[in-house]
Amino acid sequence: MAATDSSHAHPLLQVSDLAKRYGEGEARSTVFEQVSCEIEAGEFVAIVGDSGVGKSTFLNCLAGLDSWQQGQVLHQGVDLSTLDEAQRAIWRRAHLGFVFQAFHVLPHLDVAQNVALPLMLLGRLNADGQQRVQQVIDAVGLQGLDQRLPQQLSGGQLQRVAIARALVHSPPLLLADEPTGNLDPSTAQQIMNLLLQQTRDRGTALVLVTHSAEAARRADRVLRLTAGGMQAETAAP
Ligand SMILES: Nc1ncnc2c1ncn2[C@@H]1O[C@H](COP(=O)(O)OP(=O)(O)OP(=O)(O)O)[C@@H](O)[C@H]1O
Repeated sequence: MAATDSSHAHPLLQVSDLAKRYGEGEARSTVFEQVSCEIEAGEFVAIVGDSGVGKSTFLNCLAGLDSWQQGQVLHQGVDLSTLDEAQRAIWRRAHLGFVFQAFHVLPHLDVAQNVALPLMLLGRLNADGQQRVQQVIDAVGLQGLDQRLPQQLSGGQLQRVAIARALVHSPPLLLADEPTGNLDPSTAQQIMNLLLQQTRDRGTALVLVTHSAEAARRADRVLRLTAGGMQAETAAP
């Protein structure tokens, strides 16, 4: 019976034969090609690879923030290349959370306003939405700091704001690009713990780009991006 249930017909994310190139003719350079992978709902997958191999570019392709020259990115069966710019923006709002190394918290909005932003853009900032904002702020350990401006927060606190904002609308997928790269080792560990706990609690799939072997070790699977494709990394002995 389960095989006929359409909600299980597609993986959460399916990437087939993706290629990213810059330039034309003689000047053409390939960042990566023949990249394929699947991510299931609720999975935590770490993506590792040499510096400059295109990990951030790949993550941006998954979010439909960057374009590609060949292949497909399907989210629950929806082919991102069939959506125009405006449709992608609307799709992104509903289906994704994104956390960056440089936090990307809006400087003129306070903590609660930053966290509320996705719900506001989705037209869901009603009484339930406001309550949800408060719950998420508490869940990431920022209780009492709702009205602080970003300039009054530490790096670790700023990343907590970014995580709360990425999860407030309960997206099925969270993309994180080196989210602990700007933090000291002890804060980085706290933020990784928080990211994992919050995504696991909600059944959110997490795709994490990282240079940290320690962070990658905690993933369900580790994938290595190379210029010629994506390979499953086997666990160290
Ligand atoms: N406009 C462009 N023209 C040509 N090449 C470009 C352009 N923009 C980016 N690149 C190249 O794309 C590659 C991928 O960059 P990206 O930042 O995605 O790599 P990364 O694996 O995330 O690197 P890091 O681990 O150092 O953050 C780089 O080698 C970069 O030089």
